[in-house]
Amino acid sequence: MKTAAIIVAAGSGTRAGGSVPKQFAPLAGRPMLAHSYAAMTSHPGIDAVLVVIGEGQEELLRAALGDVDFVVGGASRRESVANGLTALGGTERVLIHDAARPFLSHAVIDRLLAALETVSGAIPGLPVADTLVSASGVSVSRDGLMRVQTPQAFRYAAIVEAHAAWPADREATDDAQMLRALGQEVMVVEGSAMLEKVTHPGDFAAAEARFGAQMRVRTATGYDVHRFAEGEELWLGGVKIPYSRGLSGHSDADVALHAITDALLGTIGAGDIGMHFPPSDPKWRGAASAQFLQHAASLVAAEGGVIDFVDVTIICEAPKVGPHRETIRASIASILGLKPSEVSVKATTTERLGFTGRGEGMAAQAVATVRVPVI
Ligand SMILES: Nc1ccn([C@@H]2O[C@H](COP(=O)(O)OP(=O)(O)OP(=O)(O)O)[C@@H](O)[C@H]2O)c(=O)n1
Ligand SMILES: C[C@](O)(CO)[C@H](O)COP(=O)(O)O
Repeated sequence: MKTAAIIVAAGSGTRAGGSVPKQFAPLAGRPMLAHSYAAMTSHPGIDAVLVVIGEGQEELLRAALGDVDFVVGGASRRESVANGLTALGGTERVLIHDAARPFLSHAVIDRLLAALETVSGAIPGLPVADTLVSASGVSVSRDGLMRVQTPQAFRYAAIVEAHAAWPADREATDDAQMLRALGQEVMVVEGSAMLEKVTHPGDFAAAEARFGAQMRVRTATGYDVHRFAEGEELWLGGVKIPYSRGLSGHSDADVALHAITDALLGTIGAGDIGMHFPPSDPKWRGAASAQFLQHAASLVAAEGGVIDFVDVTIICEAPKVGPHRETIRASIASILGLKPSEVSVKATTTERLGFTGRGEGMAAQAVATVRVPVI
């Protein structure tokens, strides 16, 4: 069954304040919106993801996610969702999610999609733990009350009908209530404390703390070797190094980037560079290795991971790496979207021992440290 996701990110974040609307503000190492976008795009059951942004937020979106599918929303959340539903054109199931709820797990998505097997609408909810009282001081029973979260999952045709039937002059605080207004059942599945909405300035610190608690550090190594050859260019860390010889290989033979690529792939158990870019495939002949590294980084991001640090040691007798160290460091940082201080480049000789000592080739070894969510 075809399933799409809409992430509504068209709000102005007035209550949260800040220099940019909260969904574009940094949270746990990247823009808030990027977290739920990665969770949606990496879920095997979701075929398409559409982001709804506010007018004039195109640049913020591009900076946060690059070129992704989007549509402009409306003055209220309800109108933004309606614009998203219209832009989708058609699908069988749709998940509607607030960008302001960043830490979405695949487990919640799985529960929602399973519920849609039997009902037209499903929402995540958590029981109310606090005592409730009205503004005038009247106690309200919390029995049977739930705090409702997003994503909210629907049969597409049903939620489109519900939006169309809802009076234009009335606001709805979520989409499920519109489906209930048509007399349809909405199932509540178990929500997640990680899905709390970021609404006020203090919520950012609380969200950072929750994120820290759900992330696990993973470290992995990578190693690569290439042979020196006459008439080849020498590429190290995405930088062309002036030298009498270069490294030979199927791609540009950038031994440093290959080692880092393998280290990153290792952090998520995604095999090695040869598996993703086989030397037998002519399309990688002479390819710039930056694209291999970017691919590995995008796989880490798709798992909701954050790259914390990358360290590479280049092993050769010559040329001297020291004069190029900072350029190489800046280049690797730029390929990975990191700060130069999050990248380390070192070099060593092997005291004229072995193949590197004899100047037959160059080696590189790398260590990558990432944080990935436990989902
Ligand atoms: N016109 C709107 C208003 C809200 N939203 C989105 O709906 C979600 C929930 O809304 P809320 O947390 O209230 O966000 P804001 O409206 O931005 O916050 P505020 O009310 O403080 O301005 C957010 O992801 C927000 O971007 C939207 O897409 N279009
Ligand atoms: C949709 C929602 O997140 C469900 O709890 C919530 O109602 C959004 O409310 P807001 O006032 O638009 O933040």
